[in-house]
Amino acid sequence: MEGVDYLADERKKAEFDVNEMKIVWAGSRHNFELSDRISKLVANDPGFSKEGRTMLPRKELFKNTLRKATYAWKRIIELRLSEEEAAKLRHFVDEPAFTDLHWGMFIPAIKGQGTDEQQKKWLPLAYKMQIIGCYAQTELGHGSNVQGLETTATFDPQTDEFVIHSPTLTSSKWWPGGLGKVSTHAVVYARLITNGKDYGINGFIVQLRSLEDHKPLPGVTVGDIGLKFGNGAYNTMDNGVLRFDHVRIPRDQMLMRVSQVTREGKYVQSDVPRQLLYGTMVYVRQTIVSDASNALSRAVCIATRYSAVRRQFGSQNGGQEIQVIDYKTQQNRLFPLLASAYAFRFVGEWLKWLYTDVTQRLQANDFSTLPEAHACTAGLKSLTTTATADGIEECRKLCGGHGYLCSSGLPELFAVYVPACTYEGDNTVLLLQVARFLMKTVSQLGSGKKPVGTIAYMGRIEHLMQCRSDVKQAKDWLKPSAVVEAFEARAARMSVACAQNLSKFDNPEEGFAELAADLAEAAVAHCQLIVVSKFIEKLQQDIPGEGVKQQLEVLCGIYYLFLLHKHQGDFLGTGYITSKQASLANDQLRALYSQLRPNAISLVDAFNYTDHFLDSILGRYDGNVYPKLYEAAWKDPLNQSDIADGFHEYIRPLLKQQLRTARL
Ligand SMILES: CC/C=C\C/C=C\C/C=C\C/C=C\CC/C=C/C(=O)SCCNC(=O)CCNC(=O)[C@H](O)C(C)(C)COP(=O)(O)OP(=O)(O)OC[C@H]1O[C@@H](n2cnc3c(N)ncnc32)[C@H](O)[C@@H]1OP(=O)(O)O
Ligand SMILES: Cc1cc2nc3c(=O)[nH]c(=O)nc-3n(C[C@H](O)[C@H](O)[C@H](O)COP(=O)(O)OP(=O)(O)OC[C@H]3O[C@@H](n4cnc5c(N)ncnc54)[C@H](O)[C@@H]3O)c2cc1C
Repeated sequence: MEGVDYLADERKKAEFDVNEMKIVWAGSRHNFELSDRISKLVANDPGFSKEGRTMLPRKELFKNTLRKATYAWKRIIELRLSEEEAAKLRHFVDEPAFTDLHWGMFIPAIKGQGTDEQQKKWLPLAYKMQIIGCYAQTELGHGSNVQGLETTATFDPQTDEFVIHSPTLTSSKWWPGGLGKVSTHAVVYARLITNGKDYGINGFIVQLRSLEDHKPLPGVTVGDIGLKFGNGAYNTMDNGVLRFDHVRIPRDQMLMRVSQVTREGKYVQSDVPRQLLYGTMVYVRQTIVSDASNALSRAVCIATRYSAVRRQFGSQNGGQEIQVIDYKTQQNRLFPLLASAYAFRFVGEWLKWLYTDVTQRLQANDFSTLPEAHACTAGLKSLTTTATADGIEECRKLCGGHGYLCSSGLPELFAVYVPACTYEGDNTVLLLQVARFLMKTVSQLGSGKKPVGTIAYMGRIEHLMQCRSDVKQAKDWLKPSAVVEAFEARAARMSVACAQNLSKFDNPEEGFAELAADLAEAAVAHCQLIVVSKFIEKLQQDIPGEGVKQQLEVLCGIYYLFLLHKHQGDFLGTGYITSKQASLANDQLRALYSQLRPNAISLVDAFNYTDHFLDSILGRYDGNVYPKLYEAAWKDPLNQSDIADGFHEYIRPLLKQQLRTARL
């Protein structure tokens, strides 16, 4: 029945102020009001309808995305939206498009690596979308190993130009989003060669297509790389292939903040670190961490609402069956994901702060926090995207068979999200960057250099190597100090064990390669410590609203106790806890599930998602799942007629043949 709230009883059980939690989730009242207003604006505009998009063939799907992205731009101009509002609108339109890369990477690359003059020339064009850009770094043969890229940019002093060239098949640019069919320009990463010397990778602004008729310019071969995972999903994006045959660009299209080439062809290195060339990746990794909580919370919202609607077993005397959310196994799979969504939200907020801080420092020529910012963005990107992709898939399974239907919203969400484990740095490769940072930190411990920020705990290494947990009863695991020390001791001990093993190798690089799996695990332990610490720090803030802080405490407890349970081997193996203390942690975890249960629906309501954004029958706000599933089935093109296309060609002859055989 329309208008009935099937989850109303669940909502009545809430022990906290949902409206205040909405503000905590959004980060501030301003953010809440912004998201609320823009998400409703998008939901109520038929131009942004999602109807039938998973059914469209690729060409129509892509054209539909072009229409939506252009319509979004039209609305942004008509409504005179600010940059912040426009970004929110693109977010709620909820369809990967070339504009993500234009705003998310092309513009930031010019801002971060261009000189003031270059920014003045290119940014106004990009802001008005008079040019459309992408980020062309990865090649067919090289993605993770950026130093191994093969595209060349050779300076020609005769004409004051760079010649951009793809010398081999493997040097073809491969993957850049927005490149395949849309971008007029790209920031291309190529080996800078001048006076016969190779100075390594640098960024160059290269025009690819005519601004008149959109044809590829002479010397440019460009196209789409083909269908990707999932139906619909990321296929709205034109990930592209690009080759250059001696394409000439003016010298001043080399992005020159980090290094320059003079009119005479002399290479000049600025006094900023070369790693700033990788700055766009640091920026995007930070945004990906913030985005992880969006994707995970969305899946969790669907699975939680459906778990309250779905009933299986246990009816007595014709009464109702049990809601599947009441099974402890369901809670043990679902509630840690709900807690993770909140944990990633808060660590994302903190990472944004860290990124802003490092950016301000860089502007003042203070490069001291760059290695930590790189390690944090790389590590947290890896941790949160892995957990989110796995979490979305778990939510699909939590919804049983119906989760496998596209109308649950979960298959598409997974297919769109899962490449986040690969793009902006393969998650294992990124963990190994964190491990390098940790090994460097451990090796410098005796040098008098005091570890600060997220590795400050290493400064207490002597204590952390020998301390033991003092937990005696289950509720002791609720003490923040007991938890932080447990995660610090585990991370420190795993890093130190790796460093000790590394020291047994004559060649450190050989040792690093041999011990890579252990190093990646040490990196995970360090990153989990960051997430746990930031959640606990968040709870030390003043959090208004009846019962809000208490609910966050429950979620925080579930987050760290679930990790402790899952990684028990680390905590026991490093000798910080006993098996009895591990078992007490599990008892406490179960108790927290019971505390969370009555609040589960309201905790996902606090995400404030519209039904349009969720795009899921199972996750509907009103819980009216079955009639809507039934209705949706009849909309499938297969059900447009009772007799299937192909009946006369295939089924009928088959039946006839069987009839003949039966008569024989
Ligand atoms: C577009 C987004 C819009 C909105 C976002 C919102 C939500 C997100 C949703 C969707 C996202 C949409 C689309 C995604 C688009 C995807 C784009 C891409 O994938 S672009 C390509 C990204 N490529 C990579 O990430 C490649 C991964 N490889 C690397 O980063 C590096 O090469 C690697 C770190 C692996 C290098 O290793 P190595 O060869 O060992 O190091 P190198 O010699 O190069 O460096 C030595 C030195 O530098 C330090 N360092 C490395 N990287 C950085 C860095 N980024 N910043 C600072 N410092 C760095 C390294 O630690 C080492 O330091 P030391 O000498 O040891 O001190
Ligand atoms: C949807 C999508 C969008 C993308 N968008 C863009 C874009 O806009 N612009 C752009 O330039 N690029 C883009 N990319 C490319 C992306 O950045 C790369 O695919 C990514 O950096 C991984 O590199 P790779 O493909 O070379 O993986 P590989 O490095 O080949 O990884 C293959 C395997 O090898 C392992 N491996 C590699 N090196 C090591 C090592 N040192 N130690 C241990 N294991 C290792 C990895 O863990 C992985 O298991 C996109 C990719 C995808 C999937």
